[in-house]
Amino acid sequence: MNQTRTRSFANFVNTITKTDLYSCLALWMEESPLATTSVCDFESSRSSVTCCINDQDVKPIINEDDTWCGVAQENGPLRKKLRRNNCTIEEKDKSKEFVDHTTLHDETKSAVSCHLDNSTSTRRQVKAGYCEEHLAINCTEANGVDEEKQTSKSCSSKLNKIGVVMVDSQNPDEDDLEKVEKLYRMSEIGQSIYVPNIQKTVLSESEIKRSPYAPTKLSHTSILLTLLDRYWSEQWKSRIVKELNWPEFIDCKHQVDHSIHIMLEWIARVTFGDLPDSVNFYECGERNPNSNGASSGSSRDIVANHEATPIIPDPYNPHWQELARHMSRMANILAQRSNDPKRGVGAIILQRNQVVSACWNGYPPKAGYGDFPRASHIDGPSLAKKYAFSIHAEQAAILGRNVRDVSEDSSTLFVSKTPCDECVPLILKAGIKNAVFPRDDRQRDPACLRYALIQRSIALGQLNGFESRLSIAAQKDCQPEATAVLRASSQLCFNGVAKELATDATK
Ligand SMILES: O=c1ccn([C@H]2C[C@H](O)[C@@H](COP(=O)(O)O)O2)c(=O)[nH]1
Repeated sequence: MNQTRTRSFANFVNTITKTDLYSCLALWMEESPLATTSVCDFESSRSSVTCCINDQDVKPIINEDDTWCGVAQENGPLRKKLRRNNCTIEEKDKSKEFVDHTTLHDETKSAVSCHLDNSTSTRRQVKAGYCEEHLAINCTEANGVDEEKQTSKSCSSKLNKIGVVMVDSQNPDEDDLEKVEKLYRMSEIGQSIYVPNIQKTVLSESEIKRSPYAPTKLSHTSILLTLLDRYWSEQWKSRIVKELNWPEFIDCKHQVDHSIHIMLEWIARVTFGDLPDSVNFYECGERNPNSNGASSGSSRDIVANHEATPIIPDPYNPHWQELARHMSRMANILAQRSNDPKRGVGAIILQRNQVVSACWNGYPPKAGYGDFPRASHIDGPSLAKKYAFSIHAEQAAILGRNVRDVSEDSSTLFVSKTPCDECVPLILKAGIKNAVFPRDDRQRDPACLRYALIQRSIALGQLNGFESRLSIAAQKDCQPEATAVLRASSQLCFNGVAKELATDATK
């Protein structure tokens, strides 16, 4: 590719909007292995996944079973909307544990927790609070209990009601509280309907920031059909007008149809297309037996979805493999929002089965437009700015986490790129115990970032590391670049995985 072409990408690459990104994340969390079984079993749906989104505009968002927690002005719009929507508002005693989550600086605001009215819809509580507005998509109908107990994937909860719930960060200020109010005004409770609007250019340019493991032949078609079937069925379309009280849908059906297709295609590409099912996760490094650092992920028979039992990373546990694929794909989704036109990186911190942070690499909040050129590799002087001013995905995730302590045994960073030498000390300092990443052993320009520390930290037992790799059989479908990376990594990889891969290859 010639230089002019690359530079023009650097200048004009289109990025998914934040609202669309959140919509996609909301949907993606519905697919979470931590969410699916609980969704189908109403009684156990209280073990819902807790999620947050953290970035410059939106403060952490958390959903706890069917309870929403947040801060609302005494007679503010949120309270009114909650009342209008039959939510029972329960005042929380500020001195009690709730304050741990929600620090209240302003006496006119108080903590509330709201039980959604389940009598009208048993499905109104939702798992993932990512979306600012309603999505006009839904899953297959789940009217009766029997139907709800169908296979786990076919009865996901209704996405047309996506709750946005805020739990304050640990250093909130007035601005935060205002943002939360704003968020609520735009939320489900505001009764708005959001139609995603991912541009076709965003869809095609999603390729540019793809993971180095992306196979050339995209294998996302079947997942696209599955997503369409699950969230955008003919049956649901016929009910939209009534269920969403949206008469205008008739007139814009074609357009909405198109938008939803593009959104689902984008999700399918970025998730399954870039990280196919043939990717597995392998533990790296022999741990120093004398180390008293990171603990071993040895809880092999841990069952997913059990709220009280956090899943500890363990490559031998198929539930964890599934979870790791899910979270890594979610990191790929986040990476697409990066400011870096060539290298999107997404990072998630999961602790106790809860996403406590989710971010991407980019320029700092309040960066003046043009101060930080969206440089590409070949952009000469601006490249210096790219490295000097980018906040890495891991750094953003650590800074923006919504819990202070991320040092529990289950704390896991899922990142879509090998953590660099700038990030590793921060990961260690934050106390994160596990890191899951794709190995990337390409030779680099010495002026660029370095990637030596992660392996050292793993070898020293300071961190448990888990690398994602395509199976040998799947490598033949990879891009040449990715194949080279994989070959290199299988030669270099730790603790016998190379042998295992070599055995696979000879079969
Ligand atoms: O651990 C890391 C390493 C890098 N990043 C970000 C920072 C830059 O935007 C790009 C650099 O990647 P290149 O492959 O050198 O272009 O990736 C990160 O977020 N985390």
